[in-house]
Amino acid sequence: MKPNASPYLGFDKDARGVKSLWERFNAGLIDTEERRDTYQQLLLHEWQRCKALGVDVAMTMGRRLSDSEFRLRMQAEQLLLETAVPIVRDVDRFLADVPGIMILIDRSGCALHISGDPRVGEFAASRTGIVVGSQWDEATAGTNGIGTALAKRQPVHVFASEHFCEGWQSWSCCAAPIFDADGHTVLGVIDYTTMASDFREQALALTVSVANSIQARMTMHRELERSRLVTAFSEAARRYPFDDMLALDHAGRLAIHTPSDRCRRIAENWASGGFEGTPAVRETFEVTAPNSESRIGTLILLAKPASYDRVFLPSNTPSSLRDAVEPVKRFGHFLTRDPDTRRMLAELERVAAADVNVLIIGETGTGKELLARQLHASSPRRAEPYIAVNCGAISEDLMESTFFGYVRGAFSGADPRGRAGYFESAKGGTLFLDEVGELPLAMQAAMLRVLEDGSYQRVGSCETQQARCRIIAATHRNLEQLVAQGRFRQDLYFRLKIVQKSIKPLRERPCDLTLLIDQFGDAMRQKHGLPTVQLPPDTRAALERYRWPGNAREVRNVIEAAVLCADGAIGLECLPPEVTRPPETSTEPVVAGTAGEGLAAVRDYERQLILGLLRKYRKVNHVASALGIARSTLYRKFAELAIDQSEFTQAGHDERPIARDGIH
Ligand SMILES: Nc1ncnc2c1ncn2[C@@H]1O[C@H](COP(=O)(O)OP(=O)(O)OP(=O)(O)O)[C@@H](O)[C@H]1O
Repeated sequence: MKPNASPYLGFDKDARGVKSLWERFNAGLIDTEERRDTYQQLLLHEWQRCKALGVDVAMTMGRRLSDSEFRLRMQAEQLLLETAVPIVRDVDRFLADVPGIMILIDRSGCALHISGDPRVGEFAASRTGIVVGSQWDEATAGTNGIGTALAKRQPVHVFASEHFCEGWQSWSCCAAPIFDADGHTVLGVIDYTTMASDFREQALALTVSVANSIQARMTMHRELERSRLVTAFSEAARRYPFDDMLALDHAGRLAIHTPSDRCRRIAENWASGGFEGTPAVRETFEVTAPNSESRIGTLILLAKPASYDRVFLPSNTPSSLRDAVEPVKRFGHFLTRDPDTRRMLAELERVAAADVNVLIIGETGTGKELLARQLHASSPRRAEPYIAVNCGAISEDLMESTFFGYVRGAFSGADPRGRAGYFESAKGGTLFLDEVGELPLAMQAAMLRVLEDGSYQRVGSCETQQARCRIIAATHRNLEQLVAQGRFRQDLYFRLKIVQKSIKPLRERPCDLTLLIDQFGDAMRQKHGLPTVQLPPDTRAALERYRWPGNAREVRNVIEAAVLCADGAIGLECLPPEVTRPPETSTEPVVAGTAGEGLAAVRDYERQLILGLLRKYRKVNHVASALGIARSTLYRKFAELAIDQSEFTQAGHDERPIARDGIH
């Protein structure tokens, strides 16, 4: 491997070194202290991911779809086949003497068409099961040209022992993704496979060039499709002259709409996903290509705009346009409509059962702990303890004893009976290390030892204990940057991120905002036993316009306070000033706010909310019950937010703060 070359694209592959790395990886002999170059780290990361996905390293034959499944794939990908196969055949004529095969794969990783040298084709089919209808995505077949190009969305060259499964290691696979006209959506992959000994340096360039040609021709087809969609839309508009109608293209993007105010508003908000109410769908029509089943798009006829004032009532919700194009995905209590986040949840669902460490990255309030809990609840350890620890909240002196426990007499001031640490308490279950980026370096070294072989000692004892818990870690920090600055151990980082997932902040998935507003509105209404609370359009619009630096947690807090303040309907006065401030005068940064800014905004809002309730009720008990929290928690909030409650409460009432020890 050339220094600094991209590990996916290089040709000088260190085949022998990789084979030895692969063997040590599979024998569980990888030494985390060993220095490795980026290429080796990347391969290890790839293989760890495949292991976490449960891919069988000893697999020798590709998985084949049933005939009916394959028929459905072929039907769905007719346009891709019609476009790509003639191009592939053209290229084939120039490769007559080259011992290799060219494979066209769909977006799911299924081989649709294979051409090239028939001897290589037969050999590949009998030795590895590379036949039409076989499945090569990474979750099925591990690191391989096709699956890795799909997963990485870039051209790749996977050579010999770089393959995760030993069965594919005599082969060399160059593959390039085919993108749709939007330059983003992956439609499929072109792969050129040879025996490793027959590999030619031009193979990767060849796949990129074939993929580009297919892409260019697909773009022309899309133009044609668009004009067919416009024709279908005009015909439907003649049949329904008094109705509002939208046309979505094959990928669910809004392509055309009736020139009414309502449709214009929907179109303006379509890209950002912020709707003023959710228009109800009356009917949908599929538009297909002539003489084929290939779907060009969908026409959506909207119901008459009778009443769009949404209420916080989940029942009787009409089938919504949104649901038609962006279904809601749930992972426990975590909800999303965002396509990337839906994909992430589906991956987490699969990873939940595998006993591997998971690292969750995301700004404050994005739902990291919610996902960690659900990973535990979906794992075979669900009946065992789940222990969540905020690493940033433990003082450095007490770190070791808190995590590993101590024996009696270990240090002055300790519990005379000794105490179990978090690793012991989480035995058999899951230990959630929240804010793992805050661990001091000394503790990182101790933590690494436990993650490597499970062994640790209680403070003051020489007896070795075995940790038997799964680790899920989370942080809002950029750990790679901390590693580069020497503030976080790289070996620990690699141990933690066997599977790593990032949660997008709410501002990058605006379609989730409406969902969360309704979800929290309903939950808070039920929590406080309130009847229906209406959300007028101007209040909803203000909520949807705001950038939410504190993410889902901030939405929940604002909605809770608003539901409590509402008198039948949530007026704008029930929202905090920064939410109702017009966007042009907003002090909120337009792009990403940092987690620190987010926290400051949340704290500021919490302070305003508590002050408002103190003014209203003048009794700590009442404020605590209005917020649905314990009195002790409220006293802690007073201290944290520098609120002097005595200014508001009358003397003589039972408003004495409870002893500090009682605060939790
Ligand atoms: N997608 C979601 N769907 C429903 N509720 C959510 C979602 N995301 C977050 N929440 C809710 O938002 C609140 C904050 O979530 P959580 O505590 O998991 O965030 P976090 O990222 O762990 O925050 P921190 O970094 O501050 O620890 C919780 O009440 C959680 O239930």
